[in-house]
Amino acid sequence: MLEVRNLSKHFGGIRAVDDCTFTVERGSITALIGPNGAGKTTAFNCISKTLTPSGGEVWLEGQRIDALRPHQVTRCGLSRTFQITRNLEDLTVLENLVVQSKTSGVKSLFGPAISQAEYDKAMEILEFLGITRLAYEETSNLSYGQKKLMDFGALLMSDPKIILLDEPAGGINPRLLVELVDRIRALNDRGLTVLIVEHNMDLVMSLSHKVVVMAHGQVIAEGTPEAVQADPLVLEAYLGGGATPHAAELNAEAAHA
Ligand SMILES: Nc1ncnc2c1ncn2[C@@H]1O[C@H](COP(=O)(O)OP(=O)(O)OP(=O)(O)O)[C@@H](O)[C@H]1O
Repeated sequence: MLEVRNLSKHFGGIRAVDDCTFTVERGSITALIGPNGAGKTTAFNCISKTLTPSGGEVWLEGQRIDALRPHQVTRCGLSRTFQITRNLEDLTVLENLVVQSKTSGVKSLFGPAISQAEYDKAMEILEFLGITRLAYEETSNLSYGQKKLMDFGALLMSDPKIILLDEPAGGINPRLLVELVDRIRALNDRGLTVLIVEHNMDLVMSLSHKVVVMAHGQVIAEGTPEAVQADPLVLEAYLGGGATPHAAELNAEAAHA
């Protein structure tokens, strides 16, 4: 569904992403992992066109998207979240969902405040996320985790075919995390394709069908969670080699990196 071909992004002499090639199969949950500074977020930014790649191609369902503008990429069916929540603190949760979908190019910024269709859709998404009670809450009153859930909801307003989640588990409490994971699985069951960058290895290994591992800007391994955990190159990248492979160790290392 998503094909990343020989993608590169250089910042001066730094090859943040260096000739990366990988695919995300339709209907899958694919995780992009790697130690700090591996180039995961830069790759995400290039795929969603938040950054312009230095080279390579990105294809979505047979259409080349790396020359498009970010809102055009969204229109093609690819939406993403960011590590740091991006919302308007003075607006309510409901308003944020609608405004964020407008600014992502789904609708004109100059239309009526909130149409009935937008209201219905936003409420449906909030219900799906289990946060209908927060619809009229000012965003500034939300916890960090609730803001992340709201961002997740905003992402769904554009009816994406594939979503890119940048560290969804980061900074949210375990109870909300369970809910978030449950919602990601439910969306995937409905056919939504998911690409996720995440440091929580237990989450990655339990949620993903496929894992792509980056280090130093390059893809060093790709396969099932089990295969990747047993790959010596992956252990080398995380641990400097020589340790027994399992998620808890990768997780502890990622937390300390
Ligand atoms: N705007 C930038 N200017 C210069 N260097 C950058 C820029 N953005 C990222 N880098 C560098 O590119 C490399 C890859 O960074 P990136 O944030 O993509 O890694 P990451 O795998 O997402 O790391 P983390 O897990 O810590 O978020 C790092 O060396 C980083 O310092």
